[in-house]
Parts: sequence; structure tokens; C-alpha cells
Amino acid sequence: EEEEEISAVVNEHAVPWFPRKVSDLDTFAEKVMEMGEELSSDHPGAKDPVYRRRRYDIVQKAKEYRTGQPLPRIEYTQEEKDTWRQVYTRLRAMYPKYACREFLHVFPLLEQNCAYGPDTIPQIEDISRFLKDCTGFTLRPVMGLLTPRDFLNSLAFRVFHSTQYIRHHSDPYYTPEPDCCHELLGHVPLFADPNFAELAQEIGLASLGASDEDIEKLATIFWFTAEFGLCREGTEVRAFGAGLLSSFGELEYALTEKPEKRTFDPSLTAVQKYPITQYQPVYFVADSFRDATSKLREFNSSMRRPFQVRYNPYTQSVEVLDTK
Ligand SMILES: Cc1ccnc(-n2c(S)nc3sc(C)c(C)c3c2=O)c1
Ligand SMILES: [Fe+3]
Repeated sequence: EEEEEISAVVNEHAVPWFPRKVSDLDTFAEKVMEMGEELSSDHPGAKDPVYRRRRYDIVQKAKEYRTGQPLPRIEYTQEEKDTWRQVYTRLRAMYPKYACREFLHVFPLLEQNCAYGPDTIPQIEDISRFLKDCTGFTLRPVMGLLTPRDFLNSLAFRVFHSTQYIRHHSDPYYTPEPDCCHELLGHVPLFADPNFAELAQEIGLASLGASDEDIEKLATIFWFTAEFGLCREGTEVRAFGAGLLSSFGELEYALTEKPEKRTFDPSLTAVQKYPITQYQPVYFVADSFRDATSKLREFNSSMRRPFQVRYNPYTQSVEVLDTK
């Protein structure tokens, strides 16, 4: 009776489909925006048939992956490892000065437990096991860019979609899209932090069945926190966004006086415009991940969604609660 009533609520409001259990994420396996197989014409590897074939082979494994299977292991080539080494070495040297304390706490653990280092590209299977022990977050291989809705919905289940290919060797310090350097150096370390994990899942839960407008707001909040977020540490400001922690140029720029820095406030952050292909003119500074999460909960309660959701970690499923 209760279930029928709720499904009526979900249906009558023409609520967009959303995953109810973690295996529902398998429906995203083939639903990427720019198919991983085709590279945009301005992509550094667009004219390199060997690179394109390599991308194709790697994304096929993501396409075939299903929940519960072991995550694909990639045997990286010497050239790919050299690209990784250049990016890793340069960024690793900057972290003590620019990265937030949570990142600096986790990174040595990744070096000890997941073979993070200049000589090897870590495997998502090893990382996923480590993250699961830390916060329950797990990784899934992905073909390329998911839609904001699908990507954010996954965070509700503490699942992060990670690419396994690497940027083209011709330009180690530039990538027009997420690649394994961005994911493994930028995103992964903070998913091991309980407070950041809670913030990420809060964004994900709010995105389940959300309107397109609300998805855009939540994606923007994600952009200014998990992607380009700064946080206060005493009188200092440090970086926690993956887009900063995986780009040596922007990591340095973001912590100079050049860009504008505003205090994180979901209602303002959610509607802030941002460029994708240049350094950000504006960054938002959170007092802490816990503070950002409580501000986000406040903001989410103002969203018009005709139901509430609760995550059940025992069954890795979402319960829909009516709010009559
Ligand atoms: C909210 C959302 C949904 C899907 N993907 C993203 N997302 C992430 S996580 N990292 C990067 S790095 C980069 C160069 C781009 C374009 C990009 C991106 O688009 C963000
Ligand atoms: Fe990212």
C-alpha cells in the first residue's frame, strides 16, 4: 500500500527515472555523452590512430563492466607510464604547499596501499578496495563523460565513475576531459575522507529524481566544491577540488591573489556561471567539509521534490519516503 502510494507520487509528478539500487548503475555503462571511442577534433590525440585505438580498447572494458565483477586492470604501456610520471612528479611536489590537510593525510596511505608513485599507474581495483575500507566509496570504470544527472546520481550510492585512459603524451600538462591523472590524483584521495564522502553523497542523494534545473544547480555546486573547491585552514586557504589538485598550473593560480574568492554558500554557488576551458575567475571557499554539508542540507530542503529519499547502506539501495 505504502509503496504503491509512493510510486504514484513519483509517477504523477513525472519524476525523472533514477537508480534505486547500486546495480541499477549498470544502465549507465553505455550512456556516456561524448562516446569514449570518438575524440573531439581539438583533442591532442585526435590525429593519432594508435592513441585512438588504445582509447577504444580501454573504454570497451568499461562498457562491459557490471556491478559485482572485479574492476578491469589495465596493463599500461611505457609511454603511458612516462606521461603519468611527469604529471605525478610535478604535482606531488606541490601538494605540501597547496593541498588541504585531509588530502595530505590520505596521500601517503595511497602510496603505501595502492602503489601510488612515479613509476606505476595505480589500478582502480586496488584503489576501490582501499576506499571501501575508508568511507564505503567504490569506483566504477566509465567510458567517458556521463551526463551530470547520471554522474551525480551515482554519488548517492557512494560510487565514483573513474576513467582509466590517460591524456595524450604530446601534452602531459593538459587534458580537455577527465583522465586517470585527474581521477586518481584529483578525486580519489578525498573520497577516502569521511567528511568529504558525506558531502559528495549529499549532493548525490539530492540529485535523485531532481528536476533539470535542480540538476544544473547541484552540478554547479559539485563544480565549485569537488572540482574547484578551496577550504579555509586557520588563516590559510588550501585546495580540495580535483580540477585544482590534478592541474599544476591552476593549483598555483587558484591560491594567488588573482582570482576572486567567495565564501561557499549553496544558494549563491548553485547559480554561479563558470568556464570549462580556462582557469576559473571565481572560486568558493568552504569553512570545512562538515560546514559545507550542513549548508547544503539546508539548501536541499528548499528544493521542490515531492518525496524524500533515504540511503540504506545494508542493501545499497535508496528508499523513497512520501512527504504528504
Ligand atoms: C558534475 C559532473 C558530471 C560529469 N562529469 C563531470 N566532470 C568531472 S567529475 N571532471 C571533469 S575534468 C574535466 C576537464 C571535465 C570537463 C570534467 C567533468 O565534466 C562533472
Ligand atoms: Fe572531475
